Formats: sequence, C-alpha cells, structure tokens
Amino acid sequence: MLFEQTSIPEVVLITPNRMEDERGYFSETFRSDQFEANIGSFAFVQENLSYSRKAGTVRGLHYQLAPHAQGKLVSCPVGALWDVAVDLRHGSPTFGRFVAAELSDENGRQLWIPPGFAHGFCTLKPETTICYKVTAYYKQEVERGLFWNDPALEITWPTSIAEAVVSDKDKKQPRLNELYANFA
Ligand SMILES: Cc1cn([C@H]2C[C@H](O)[C@@H](COP(=O)(O)OP(=O)(O)O[C@H]3O[C@@H](C)C(=O)[C@@H](O)[C@H]3O)O2)c(=O)[nH]c1=O
Repeated sequence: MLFEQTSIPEVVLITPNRMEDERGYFSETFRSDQFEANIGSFAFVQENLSYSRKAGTVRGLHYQLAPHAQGKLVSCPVGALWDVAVDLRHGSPTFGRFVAAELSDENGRQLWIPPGFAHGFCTLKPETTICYKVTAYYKQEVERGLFWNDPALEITWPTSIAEAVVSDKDKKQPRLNELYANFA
C-alpha cells in the first residue's frame, strides 16, 4: 500500500496493491496497522456509500463543526470521480487551499482527508459509487457547507455550474469568506 503526501501534507493519497491472476485481482483496501504507521491513530465509526446516476454530479463541499468534525477515507469502487478537499483550519498555512485527486475503479486510489477540511466530489462517469469511512458520526445539526464553485477557492472542476447536477442544498451554500471560523 503506497501512501503519498499531497500539496497539503495532511491530505494523503493511498494506492493499495493489487494481486492479479486469471480471475481478476485481490486488494487489501484498509489495514489499521499501516494506516496508523503512515497517517496516525484514527478510529472509523461509520461507513457511507453513495451512488450518482450521471457524470457531472457534484456533492459538497461538506464538513461538520468541531467537536464533530469528520476525517474521511474516500474510495471509488465503481466508476470515477474527482475528489476535492479544502483546508478550513484557521491559522493553517494552506487555509482555503484545495487538493484534488481522481479516484476510480481502475486506479483503486483512496484519499485521506483529515478533520478540519471540507469535502466534495464530481463524478466523471455515469453510475459512479463513492465509499467513505468517517471518524465521527453524522450529525445533521452540525453539518455545514461551502459553495463548491466559489471563485475564491480556484478549484478546477471537471464540470461547469450550468451543467453540474447539484442538490438544492448545495446550490445555496455560503462562500469561503462567509464561513464562521470553526477549526483552529
Ligand atoms: C451524510 C449523511 C446523510 N444522511 C442522509 C441525510 C439526507 O436525508 C440524505 C442525503 O444527504 P445529503 O444530501 O447531505 O448527501 P450528500 O450530498 O451525498 O452528502 C455527503 O457529501 C459528501 C461530499 C460528503 O463528504 C459527506 O460527508 C456527505 O456530506 O442522507 C444520513 O442519514 N447520514 C449521513 O451520514
């Protein structure tokens, strides 16, 4: 399993090994010992799966307020997506900056997004499934959003506002400069 730092060092790209034979492949997609040695000690308490029908579906950017902030270990078992993490840690040298990575059933990659980041993604293929483990339970009252296409974030999305499939909730999320400072 390969662990690679990204331009924001706490966000880590993980590539599990695949053992191939005539049947297909086998892959260990999570090992607590390797995760702890390379990233740190985090306990996952919930696992989520969401399916998006169309390419160009955007979900996010979402986060939960402290002390309910979620670390997320994201993978894409079916299809392909463009996964994005935005640093919301006030005082961080990379506050407001983003990391993006393509995760797909072909490359098997995962993205580790620690607590203190907003997370979102855009599907690159129809019929795409995302799977992610989180380190804190979902709590609707403390769920917050950031507008995915806020120009201040300078995120290069693989879709446009006109073409993206977005929930009504996510069309109305606040901009970065409207967020209440939450993460130290
Ligand atoms: C996130 C979540 C949603 N729900 C419910 C609430 C609602 O009825 C339905 C759909 O919720 P949403 O519209 O918020 O789903 P979605 O827009 O897919 O939200 C997700 O987006 C990605 C980017 C994330 O990072 C996740 O943490 C989560 O915020 O599922 C849960 O029951 N548990 C959960 O953990």
